[in-house]
Amino acid sequence: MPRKVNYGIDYDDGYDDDFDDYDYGYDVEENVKEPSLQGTIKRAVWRCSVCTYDNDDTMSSCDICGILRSPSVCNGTYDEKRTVHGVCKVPGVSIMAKSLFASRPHQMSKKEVDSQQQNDDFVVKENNNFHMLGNNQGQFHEFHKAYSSPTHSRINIAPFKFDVPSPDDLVSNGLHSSAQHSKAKNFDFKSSRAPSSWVGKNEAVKVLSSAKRSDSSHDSTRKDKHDGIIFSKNLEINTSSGFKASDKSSASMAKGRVEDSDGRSVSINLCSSGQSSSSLMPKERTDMVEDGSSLTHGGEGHLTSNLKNMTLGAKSGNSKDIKANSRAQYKPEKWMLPEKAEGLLTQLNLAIVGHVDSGKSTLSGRLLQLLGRISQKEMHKYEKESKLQGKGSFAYAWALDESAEERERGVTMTVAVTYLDSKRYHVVVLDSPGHKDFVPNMITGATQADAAILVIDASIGSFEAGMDGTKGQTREHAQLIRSFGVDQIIVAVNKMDAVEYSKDRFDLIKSQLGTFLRTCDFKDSSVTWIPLSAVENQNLVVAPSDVRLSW
Ligand SMILES: Nc1nc2c(ncn2[C@@H]2O[C@H](COP(=O)(O)OP(=O)(O)OP(=O)(O)O)[C@@H](O)[C@H]2O)c(=O)[nH]1
Repeated sequence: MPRKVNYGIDYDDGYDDDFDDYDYGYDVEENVKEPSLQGTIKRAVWRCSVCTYDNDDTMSSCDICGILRSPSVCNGTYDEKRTVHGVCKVPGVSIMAKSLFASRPHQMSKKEVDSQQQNDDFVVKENNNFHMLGNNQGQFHEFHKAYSSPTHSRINIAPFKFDVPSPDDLVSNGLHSSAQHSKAKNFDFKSSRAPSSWVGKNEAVKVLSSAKRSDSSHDSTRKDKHDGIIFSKNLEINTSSGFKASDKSSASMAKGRVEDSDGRSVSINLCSSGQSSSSLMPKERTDMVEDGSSLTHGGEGHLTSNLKNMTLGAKSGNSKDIKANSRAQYKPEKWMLPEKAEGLLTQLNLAIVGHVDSGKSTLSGRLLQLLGRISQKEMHKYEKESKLQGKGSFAYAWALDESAEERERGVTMTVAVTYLDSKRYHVVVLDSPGHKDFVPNMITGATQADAAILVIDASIGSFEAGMDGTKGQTREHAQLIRSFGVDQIIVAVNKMDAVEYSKDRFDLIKSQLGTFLRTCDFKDSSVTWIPLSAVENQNLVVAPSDVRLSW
């Protein structure tokens, strides 16, 4: 892995003058000549938990990826500090890393977690009007479970600022102080990017604005056979196999800087702890949701309903069903509220993967909007700006694809991270790039995934392209996800509107892809199939309104 000797804090060097110091060999410590400045004194170092780079002890952030060094963390050796009984003891402090690991319950007592839930920035703000959004009718209320706090009902998302403690910092530090309490009432839904090397240190995190409405107009009372929804199948995650490749992949990613077509360096980094979040969770917390929605299509249903049934846990992790509950108006309900008694949040990393342009970002953005995570104002902004750039169809994707380059190219380049705190789960959504050039970045998310949504473009020719043996990322992503231990996936057959919601088309896709997934060692019972249209909002949060999808 790349090593470099550092001499002090250098926040804005932008790497240009750094790589000269690299030694890509593995015998650095033996062979690298310390600059005269160092003399013969062996300098103390701390290892970045994301890129594994050994930084000088004086560095407050990783000189490679810009990840902040937690003051409470890095005063010892990497191995000493990062794990406890194989569990990530100290989270990395990058936005990405913190997103993924900072609030893991094992890092704090139940009481602390419970307090955190009530105080941190990710809880719903009291007196908010989230319940007025009217979009929470659908089965994605399981997602809603992931959003609510006891006495708060409104989402209030403030822009991330680097000159104030980030929500991640608050989380990573455990309990919030009382002084932070008022601020902590805001429920922040964040969409962040993996570290600064991709987007610049000051662009690493982007915060989605609060949602004030959702455009879900479906009647929540409509509960037909689609009520099962995507997430309604019980999904269990075999944590024992979940992240076998994490360390390896992380290590490789640490040195994996790829260049896009414009020659832009794209780093690949994420937590190198190699720990599955699920593996970090107590077994007793492996059950995710409580009630169950019926499934249709033989394991198919709405996109939203299955998340609730995803379970983190050990091999024998409990899986409880979740009750689908459609409501015309959103109101946090008892089942949505954090369980004070238990007080533990289990993290569920959910990767959104699939062939390029299959609609991953659009689907993610649409869901965010439906769930009230994107305000009407923000959505209008996206629509307006995307239209101005002649990319109106990417309006929802812009919620995730936030960099100018991504928007200009209409391609996700990095893993966009959003996360939601639910009653029991800290759901981290990893919107992965689908373009083949960014597979390494996709791997970044895949290594951390506990479960995945494999998005398929149902359009004629597009599905086939994704299944192409050499060029198709559908196959590649499925294999990668599985190889990283994910054994439960939701197949979101998107763009059904483009094929007139043809059941025949869906069945064809299900048949062909299903056969392939079996070769990847996915069990049929662990795969949920959902026909949907992200753009037309069919079968996402509520039952489809289009009669053509009534089958
Ligand atoms: N007709 C139709 N088009 C869709 C649907 N979902 C997404 N699209 C379009 O598909 C295009 C690609 O959408 P994205 O969300 O950027 O796809 P992606 O998979 O995130 O793309 P990458 O991350 O770059 O691989 C956009 O023009 C979307 O408007 C859908 O349900 N129906």
